[in-house]
Amino acid sequence: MKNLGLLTALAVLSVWQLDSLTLERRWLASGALVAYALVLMSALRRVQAGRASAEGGRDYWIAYATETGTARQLAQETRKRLRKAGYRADTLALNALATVEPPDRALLLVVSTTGDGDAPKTGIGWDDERVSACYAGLDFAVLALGDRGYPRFCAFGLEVTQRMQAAGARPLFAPVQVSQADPRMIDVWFRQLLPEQG
Ligand SMILES: Cc1cc2nc3c(=O)[nH]c(=O)nc-3n(C[C@H](O)[C@H](O)[C@H](O)COP(=O)(O)O)c2cc1C
Repeated sequence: MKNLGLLTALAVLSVWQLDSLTLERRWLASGALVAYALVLMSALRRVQAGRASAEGGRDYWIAYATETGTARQLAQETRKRLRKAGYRADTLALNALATVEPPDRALLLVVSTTGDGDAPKTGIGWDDERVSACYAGLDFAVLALGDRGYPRFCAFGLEVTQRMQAAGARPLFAPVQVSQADPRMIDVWFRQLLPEQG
C-alpha cells in the first residue's frame, strides 16, 4: 500500500517534468493517476480484509436454527452489533457448526422452534459428537425464539441449552426466551451480550 502511494507520487512528479504537456493536461494526468491509485488502494484493502477474516479465528460464532428466517435475521443483527463493538463475529447455520473451529470468546445460539417443539430445518442433526467435544469448557448463550401460544414454548432452544451444558459448555446467562419476536425480550438479549452498548 505504501509502495503504491510512492509510485503514484513519482508518476505525478514525472508528469510535471514533461515540458511538452500544457498546464491543463498536467493537472488532468495527475488527477487521473491519483484517482487510479485510490481505486487500486481500496481494492487492495478489500482483498486484505477478506483474507484476514478467511484465515483468522472468530471471537464469536453465531449459529442460527430457523424455519422462516427470523432467527437468521436476529443472528445477523447480533453479528452487526458485535462487529461494531470491535469483535470478530460471523453467522452460520446451526447444523454447520461441526465444519468450523470453535470461537475464541463464545458461541451464540439463535434458535427457533417449529412443529411440536421440534428443530427447524437449519438445526436438524446439529448435535454430533464432534460438536459436543469441541464445546466443552466454552462459553455460550442462547436466544430462543418461539410463541407462548404453543404448548412446548421454545422447546428446541431449551433442548440446545441443555445439550451444551451436558457437553460441559458454560452459559453466559440464562436462555433468553422470546415469544412472537417480542422486541423487549430481544433487547434483553442485546443488553446482556453487550452491556456497554446499553
Ligand atoms: C408451524 C409452526 C410451529 C411452531 N411450533 C412452535 C413450538 O412448538 N413452540 C414454540 O415456542 N414456537 C413455535 N412456533 C413459533 C416459532 O418458533 C416463531 O414464530 C419463531 O419466531 C419463528 O422463527 P423462524 O422464522 O426463525 O423460524 C411455531 C411456528 C410455526 C409456524
